[in-house]
Amino acid sequence: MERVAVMGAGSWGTAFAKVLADAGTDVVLWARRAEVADEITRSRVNSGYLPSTVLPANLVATHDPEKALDGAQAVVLGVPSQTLRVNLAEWKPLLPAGATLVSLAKGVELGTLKRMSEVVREVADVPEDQVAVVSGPNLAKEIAAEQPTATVIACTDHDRAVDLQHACSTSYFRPYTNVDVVGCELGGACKNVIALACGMAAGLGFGDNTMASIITRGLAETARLGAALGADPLTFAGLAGLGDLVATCASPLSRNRTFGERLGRGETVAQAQEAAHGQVAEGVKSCSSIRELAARLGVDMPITDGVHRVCHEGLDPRLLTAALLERERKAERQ
Ligand SMILES: NC(=O)C1=CN([C@@H]2O[C@H](COP(=O)(O)OP(=O)(O)OC[C@H]3O[C@@H](n4cnc5c(N)ncnc54)[C@H](O)[C@@H]3O)[C@@H](O)[C@H]2O)C=CC1
Ligand SMILES: O=C(CO)COP(=O)(O)O
Repeated sequence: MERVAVMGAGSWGTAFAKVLADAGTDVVLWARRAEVADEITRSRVNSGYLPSTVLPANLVATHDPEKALDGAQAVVLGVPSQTLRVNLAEWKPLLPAGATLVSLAKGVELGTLKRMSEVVREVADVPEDQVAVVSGPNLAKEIAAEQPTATVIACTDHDRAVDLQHACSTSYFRPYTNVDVVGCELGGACKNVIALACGMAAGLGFGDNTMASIITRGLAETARLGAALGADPLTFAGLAGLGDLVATCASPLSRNRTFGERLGRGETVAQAQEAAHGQVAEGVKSCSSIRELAARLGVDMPITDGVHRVCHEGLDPRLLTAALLERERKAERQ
């Protein structure tokens, strides 16, 4: 794989484009705003998202999707979950035939309740094995600073996953392959919601026992949803499950955890949104779609339900604690 297009120059799109370029792959990074592409071209910096990172010379930025997509063997989609459908529909006529379509987004679409790979397949009208996802403990700022981490490239076509693995392996970024796309995607989408709950707990002043309990029970409800959708249960013990959950729930760099912390300290959703300066906290929307998906499948997801009620029904986070602890007593594995 010699040439890759990365569509979306936010935190993760830009950091992942740098990883590809550092691995020796030629990368064209598409930015929605012309001034972002111009700044990268002029100074090799994307100051709005990764101000301390100098981007490599084999990473070219453009505001023109045609230029970005021309001749790409893989098209990496680095836009938010809830805009992916609209963005991809615009790019569809320009997609090179046979290119691997790679989703970086971690969410479940509102309304359709579809995972990102399902949205990509539907909009681009490509077979399942042409779509891959990247998911793991991948806080963009740490990766941009070349701190070591691992990730998962999931695709039902193992050979495509291996091609992509080669295209993004560096001294600080170690991708593993996995054929369980459903499990990897659910791990990435659900951990954002659980990180909101951890943030709320931190904002309320609770300590590590509380965090560990939320993380563990959050993983349990994620795995229940995964089982209902046919995921491999072991995926949730891997990088795209536990790995990403721990990183996001623990890190002050996580937008979801930070958003939750603000709510726990008593800020409103609108105030927390304003403080995010336009960056996505995907769990705020995905808590509703995941909750609806779980209800449709008869899966119990009490933490996700509680996060939805805080974010969208005005529940005070303090009352969420009581609501979770006062639930009917049960066996741990049920
Ligand atoms: N930031 C991170 O550390 C990681 C993020 N992700 C996931 O990657 C996806 C993208 O996240 P980030 O890059 O962090 O978000 P971001 O908020 O930093 O950037 C989002 C990008 O999408 C663009 N965008 C926003 N609305 C748009 C629209 N309507 N149409 C087209 N483009 C639009 C923005 O201009 C920006 O370039 C999310 O699903 C996130 O969960 C996954 C792993 C790590
Ligand atoms: O997905 C991420 C880390 O793997 C980033 O998490 P946030 O979107 O909460 O910043």
